[in-house]
Amino acid sequence: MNLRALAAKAIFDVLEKGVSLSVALPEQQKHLASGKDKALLAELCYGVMRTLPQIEKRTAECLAKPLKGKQRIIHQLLIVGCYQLYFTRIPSHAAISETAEACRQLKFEGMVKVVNGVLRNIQRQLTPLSNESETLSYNTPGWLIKRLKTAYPGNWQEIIQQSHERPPMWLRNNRLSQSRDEYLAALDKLEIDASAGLSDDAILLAAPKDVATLPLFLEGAASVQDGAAQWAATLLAPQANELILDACAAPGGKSCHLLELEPSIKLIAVDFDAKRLERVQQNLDRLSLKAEVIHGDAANIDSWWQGEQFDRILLDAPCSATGVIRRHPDIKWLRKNHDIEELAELQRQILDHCWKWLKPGGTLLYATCSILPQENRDQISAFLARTADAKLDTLVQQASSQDIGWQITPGQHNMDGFYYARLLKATH
Ligand SMILES: C[S@@+](CC[C@H](N)C(=O)[O-])C[C@H]1O[C@@H](n2cnc3c(N)ncnc32)[C@H](O)[C@@H]1O
Repeated sequence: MNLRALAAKAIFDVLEKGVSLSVALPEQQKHLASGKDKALLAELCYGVMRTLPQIEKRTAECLAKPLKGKQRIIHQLLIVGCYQLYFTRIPSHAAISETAEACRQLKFEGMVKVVNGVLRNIQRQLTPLSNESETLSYNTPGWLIKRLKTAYPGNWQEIIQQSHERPPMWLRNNRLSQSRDEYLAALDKLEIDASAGLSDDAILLAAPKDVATLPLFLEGAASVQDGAAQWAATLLAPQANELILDACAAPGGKSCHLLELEPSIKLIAVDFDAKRLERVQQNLDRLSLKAEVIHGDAANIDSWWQGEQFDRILLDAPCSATGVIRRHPDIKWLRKNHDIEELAELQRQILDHCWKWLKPGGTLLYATCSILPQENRDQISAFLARTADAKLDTLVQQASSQDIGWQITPGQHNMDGFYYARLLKATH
């Protein structure tokens, strides 16, 4: 099927059905044979998600009346067309004719003229895109702008701008296979430009690469993981032979890193989502690592665990993912304002319950890929206020010792937005 038609279908699934782009896109990529076409399809879908309000507004200006009901797919197709004209180097005649052909293939023969007409109109007048409201000028929903302004009065615009940059590709060197310096040397030999990141195993690639072209990737010499996410295992600091719970483990990136750091630990990797849990096992297998993988609820550990309390717990909590919008721009449209309070309540329940399962003297690392204080700083300060045997361990990475935890904002040291708080349980 025509690539623009596939793009319209993937975007339809995200915007009309609430499916995440990381699920909707591969479904459509299956229909394409070449890597180049798959990459173009991804570029169109990601680009539309980044710039949605502006291109929807521009398209609406050229349409006599909004497309509703069954015709919504043609609405999505038109915004794919508009995105090509404004943001890609695809020659406009090719963008228009391919998009019109997609309309035919989507079985809307009667609308080919409309698609042609709207896109020709846009092409004739590539007027500056509207910035008459904040949502339009920042291509971000108003509720999120409002929350960011409150949380980051001095740098909210920079955070939004960073959330629209194309993210770099990070690798995690598998220290059980070779040292980071050895892996950097192997990359250099293949003329792959890379540098060491701040945490011990992190490697930043100068440009994204197909993993199959990386040295011994398929054999487990390295994994793809953002630099910020790589701090989790380091900050939890697993020690020999400890019993450790990864309470929200899927797809397993941090579980694997914990085992690479300390292979003698007994790791229990749990997740609520059975489908995502399959990926934990796949990741463990690729790296030849062993963990007990359990399908269970981190807010009800008693129902699946009869063993002793844990020495350390990693709680990488379900969150708004507002720190990773640069990787998943569809988050801007899938998340709703009221989700934040609902997520904060879920995080509170999981945190309180996991705490009961931590040994006296144990360590719990709370992590999110959110940049909103309700899920991070406020969550942890409320926890500390209600939990007598909990103490916050100051992290050297924090900007100030007065901060509650370590908030990383998107783009800081090239990393995703992330939050960490290390909590210590009293020994009595
Ligand atoms: C941020 S992701 C975890 C990423 C993972 N730690 C990694 O590094 O690959 C959050 C996970 O929490 C899981 N989750 C949500 N609610 C849960 C619950 N009540 N119990 C266990 N897992 C839960 C989700 O299915 C999701 O996989």
